[in-house]
Order: sequence, then structure tokens, then C-alpha cells
Amino acid sequence: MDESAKAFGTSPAHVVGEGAWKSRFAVTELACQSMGAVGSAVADLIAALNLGPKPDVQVDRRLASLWFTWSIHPQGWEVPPSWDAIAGDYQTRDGWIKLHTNAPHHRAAALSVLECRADREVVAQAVSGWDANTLEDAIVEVGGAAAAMRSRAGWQAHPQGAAVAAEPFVHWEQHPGQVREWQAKADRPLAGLRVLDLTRVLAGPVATRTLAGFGADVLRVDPASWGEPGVVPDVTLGKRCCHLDLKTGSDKAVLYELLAQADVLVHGYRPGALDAMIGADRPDNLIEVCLDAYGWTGPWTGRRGFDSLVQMSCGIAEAGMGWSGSDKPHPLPVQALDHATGYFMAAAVVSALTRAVRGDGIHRARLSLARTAEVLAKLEPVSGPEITGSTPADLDDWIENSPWGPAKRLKAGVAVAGAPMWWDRPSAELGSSPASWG
Ligand SMILES: CC(C)(COP(=O)(O)OP(=O)(O)OC[C@H]1O[C@@H](n2cnc3c(N)ncnc32)[C@H](O)[C@@H]1OP(=O)(O)O)[C@@H](O)C(=O)NCCC(=O)NCCSC(=O)C(=O)O
Repeated sequence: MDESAKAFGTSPAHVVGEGAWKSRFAVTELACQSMGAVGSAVADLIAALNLGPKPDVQVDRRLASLWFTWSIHPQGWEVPPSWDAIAGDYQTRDGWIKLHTNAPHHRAAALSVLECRADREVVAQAVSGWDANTLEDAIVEVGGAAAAMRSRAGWQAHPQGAAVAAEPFVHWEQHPGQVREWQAKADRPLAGLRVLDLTRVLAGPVATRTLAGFGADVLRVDPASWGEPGVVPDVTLGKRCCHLDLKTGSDKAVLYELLAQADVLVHGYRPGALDAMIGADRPDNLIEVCLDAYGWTGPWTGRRGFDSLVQMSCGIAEAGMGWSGSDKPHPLPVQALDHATGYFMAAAVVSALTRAVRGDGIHRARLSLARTAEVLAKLEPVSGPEITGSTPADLDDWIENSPWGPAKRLKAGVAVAGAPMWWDRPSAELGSSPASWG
């Protein structure tokens, strides 16, 4: 039985089709396992709610793999680039480091340590005078986001690598409580379920986009200062998005109102960051699922992180370098840790709903990108025709009227018989809806 089926108490989904991302790691298998986990959890929920017999679940290898890239296909316009001009890999005196500078405060932190301006060549020159681990520590110390390239063996011997490997795949906590009834139907099992979404970039937003695909009412909250134009068109599909500044009393009061009426809270702040803003108390009925980058135990819990940084830390980029014969870090072909963690989080939400419906209390779950990397490292790649990208045959006929222009989407990668994934609304600009339940 796969690790996620064990964690969510589901049976593995039926996988059809062919194709695989070309990689040293089993990226396509991870796509199938994580999307299959959501489908299987939804099937269990339909049965637990007595909406019908447990439906069959099928994952398409090719489409699941493609959902690990961009699902949106703009018709006549372009999504802006998602990477900042100085983000990326740089050679240090003794190896490699990746700087993650997409957020302005992370970029300012890196530049303050390097004492240079935001120009790629100037940054490369400055980085070349540092040892990778020393520079990583210095940038992390001032609130930035960077990762030195480590080998797999180096990570396994590192206190953080050892801590993450020893963690459960999903940290579950059980609390007394019951979920409010929502308007579940056999063909729309999450209809009326209120999901408050405090996630950013890819991993968390993939989780809530998936819940919206089964009918959940998702409301995303961001501060007005936060922007991610390169990913918002892809990940806000099916959601409403509002602005709240959780550092002001009046907006905090609005958030408490929203939370009091919510069924599910999904977030991706560093451990303790959300509690520091809104306190640690949660309504008794609330299912809470969150992620962090480096895991929930060990010296690096609380470290800022993104998929591409975790790939550097945990040995994926280094192993890819040897496998591909490249002279620089060689990451996965897609941001697989983000996407897989997002689908696993969605599976955790649905699995928690099933447990609540069965009278087993309220379950809360914590996952991490680094622990997902351990799942990936154990999977065996299956060969098949190489997947290189989508073709028109992979796209749905539906035309999404996004705020940026018309777009098509990939066909769904997972099919729950009788409960197809589809989205009630197009993608949305951050802050474009009122901060209230619809
Ligand atoms: C994504 C991050 C790197 C972002 O880094 P930071 O913004 O520097 O860190 P924090 O989590 O501490 O963010 C909280 C900061 O934002 C402020 N903050 C956040 N939301 C609000 C609202 N709504 N209102 C007011 N202030 C806010 C908060 O007070 C903190 O500010 P201060 O108090 O002033 O600090 C980190 O949150 C993180 O590591 N998260 C866990 C992993 C994760 O989700 N990674 C991204 C997705 S995965 C991925 O790789 C990907 O998608 O790509």
C-alpha cells in the first residue's frame, strides 16, 4: 500500500494511460499517487455520507503529470513570468546555492547580505566569494530564502534531514467536535463547504483549488501588499479572493467572523506565524490543514522555504545533476513537491471530513514539502513515452473568462465516477471579492 493511502485510510486509485516525465525521480508516480489520494478520499466521503455506493476512481498518468505544471492555457494573452530576475542558482566558492527572491522582502534580505545591487552578474560575483553554507545561514538569519545544494547522503546525515525522515508523513491531531452540515450531493460532494484559504504561491493554493473542483466555497485571504502575478491565474481557479490586513484590529475581527462560519482552514505560514497574528484558538468544528517547507521537528522547522529550495537542500538537485550529466544543479522537471503536497493536503481535508462524518471528531493535519520529498525518493520511476508538455487534445472545451482574458484548462487528471471535477467560477485577482461568505 502506498504511503498516502495509509495516511488517509483510503485504497489506492486505479491508474490508466501512459507517459512519464523524464527524471531521475518518480515524478509521474508522485502525481498519480497524490491526485489519486484526493479521488479516493472523495469516494470514501461519498460513501460515508450515504450519497451512493463508493464510486470508482481513476487517475490518468498523462493528465496527472501535466497538472504538475500549468493548468491554464491563455487564449491570446500571457501569464507574466513567475521568477524574479535575480532568482536562481549561483556558484559559491565551494558549491552551489539557490536564491529565492520572488517576494520583495526576500530579495531585499539576500541583497543586504551580499551588499550588491539587483543585477545577475553582480550577484554572481558577490556570491562567488562565499561558502554555500555560510551564505545560506546569513540570508536565512535576516529573513531571506536561500538553500545550499546538498547531496542526498549529506541531507540524510544533516540534523534536519534526519528529523524529517523520522516524521510521520502526515501529523494528525484529533479534537472533540463535529462538522456543520454542508450541502453535499453525490455529484458535488463538497458543495457549500466553507474553506478559508490563507495559502500562497503553489502548494497550499493547489490544495484549495482542488477542493473548489469538488464544489467547496473557497475564500482566499491575502494582505494587500502581497502579489504573485505569475501564479495567480493558475491557482485561483474556482475561488473568491479578498484582502485583509491581519495586523490591524478591524481586519482581524473580520477574519474571526469568517473563521466562526468556516468549516475548513488551510494555511501555509511558517509554524507559529499565523498563531502570532490571530492567536492559537480555533472554533471546535474547524478542520485545519497546513504545510510548512522543512518539516515540523528539527532545527530548521520554521525556516522559510519553497519547493525549489527544498529540492536543493534534500539532494534532489544534486542527484539530478549526476543523472543528467549537467554541470549545474538539475531540479525536477516540474515543481513536484509543491503540487504533490497540495493534493495530499486536499486529501487530508476530505479524509478529515469523512472521519468527522463517522463521528470520529475533528482531525487537523500538518504536512511539509521536505516530507513529501521523502515520499518521492522512495518511489520507483516507471518508464513510458516521455511527456514534454500538453497538446490541444489535453485541454477541456470549456472557455474560462478570466479577468486577464479567455483561457482553457487541462482536462481533469483524476475522475471520481459521478462526481467530476469542475469549477463554478474562473480564476480571480487577489483582493477582488468582499471578505464575506457568498
Ligand atoms: C511562503 C513563505 C516563504 C513566505 O515567507 P514570509 O512572508 O517571509 O514568512 P511568514 O510565513 O512568516 O509570513 C508571514 C509574514 O507575512 C505577514 N502576513 C501574511 N499574511 C498577512 C495578512 N493577511 N495580513 C498581514 N500580514 C500578513 C505576516 O505577519 C509575516 O510578516 P512579518 O511578521 O513582518 O514577518 C513562508 O510563509 C513559508 O516558508 N511558508 C511555508 C511553506 C510554504 O507555504 N511555501 C510557499 C509555498 S510552497 C512553494 O514552494 C511554492 O509554492 O513555490
